[in-house]
Amino acid sequence: MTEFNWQRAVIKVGSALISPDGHQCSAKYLLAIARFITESREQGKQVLIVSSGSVAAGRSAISHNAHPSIAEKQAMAAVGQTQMMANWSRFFDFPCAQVLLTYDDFHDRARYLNIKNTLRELLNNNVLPIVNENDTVAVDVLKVGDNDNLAAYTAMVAEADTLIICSDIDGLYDADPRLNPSAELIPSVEQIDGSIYALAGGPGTKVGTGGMRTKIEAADKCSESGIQTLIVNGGKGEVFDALLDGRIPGTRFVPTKTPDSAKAQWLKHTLIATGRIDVDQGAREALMDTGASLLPIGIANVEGDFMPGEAVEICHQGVPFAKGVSLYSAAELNVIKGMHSDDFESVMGYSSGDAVVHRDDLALL
Ligand SMILES: Nc1ncnc2c1ncn2[C@@H]1O[C@H](COP(=O)(O)OP(=O)(O)O)[C@@H](O)[C@H]1O
Ligand SMILES: N[C@@H](CCC(=O)OP(=O)(O)O)C(=O)O
Repeated sequence: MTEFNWQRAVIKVGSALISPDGHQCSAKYLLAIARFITESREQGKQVLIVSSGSVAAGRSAISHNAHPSIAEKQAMAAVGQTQMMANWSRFFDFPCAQVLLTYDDFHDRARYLNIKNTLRELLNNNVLPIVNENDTVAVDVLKVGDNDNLAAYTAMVAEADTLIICSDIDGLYDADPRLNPSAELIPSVEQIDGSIYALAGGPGTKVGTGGMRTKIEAADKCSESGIQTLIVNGGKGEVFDALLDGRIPGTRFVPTKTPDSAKAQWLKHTLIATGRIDVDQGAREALMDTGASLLPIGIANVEGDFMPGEAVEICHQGVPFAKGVSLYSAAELNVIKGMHSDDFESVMGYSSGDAVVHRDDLALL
């Protein structure tokens, strides 16, 4: 069995585990998951939860027929979300944070940056982020559509190395086990192609939405970003004992890249630089030799008309040596360049943090 190594994980918990009876929150399956999270944190690892269950939890509060409308489901989610958060919170002695996101939040540069910065702050402060789709504002065309894909986007923005999808089934089988009792579990998937997608059927319960297909889509996205994905049975306590023991009890999707190489590739080749920042010799050395973030004090000159979240080339005497994501606009940098981080808040009236380009968002060329 492959050894399970990880440092930062997103744990996705499906509706079937939050609300096994389909109309209220239950603690039944969450205790083992919560214990896994607490013990992992005690070992110095970082965890985020992506939790479904708000629609199921709020179901009995909203009148509906057999097929609730979108508005009815959105109203159920609004009721159920607080119950779902309260249900999780009682398992932890540390604070939990509610984070509600939609698909378009991940595709808007400024919002993406804010999500990333918020999650980073929460993790730095040992708070447990609990993410769900913001069902009130999600509309069909913009909807992530299911929390499996939401969990993949969350893993990417949080720079997790692992996504653990907890479902009501042991992992990916070579056929839908509810329809085919002789289906066999696939312990490891090296390459996600059409033949893997062809194995997936729809959801197993009336509260689940995506079935196996959306789990494979999530694994596909993560794999490309260097993130390993596990599908495990979150309804079995022994699964979490195995994970704590460094064993993988379900299906593991092997990433096709390392997170560092995926990120470096994204920064160097995918992002298009829309501006240039020229830095002094001291800043160049700090970035090249000590792995520091770029601070405004080292900036000599700014070219271009970029906004926060856009990529910039970082140069010394006109020669590019790094590329990264600027947390400030060109206009802001023209005001704060050369200043101590302590001073620019008084000049601008606000601060988006000390770093202009955070080390995590910077690649040396
Ligand atoms: N090839 C397959 N392997 C395993 N499960 C499958 C497969 N195809 C379809 N399924 C179904 O997917 C279900 C899990 O998805 P879903 O009901 O959406 O759960 P969740 O609430 O955990 O997201 C399983 O219960 C199973 O019936
Ligand atoms: N935002 C919805 C997510 C529904 C959903 O994706 O459910 P699941 O397939 O069980 O993960 C909710 O909280 O009910």
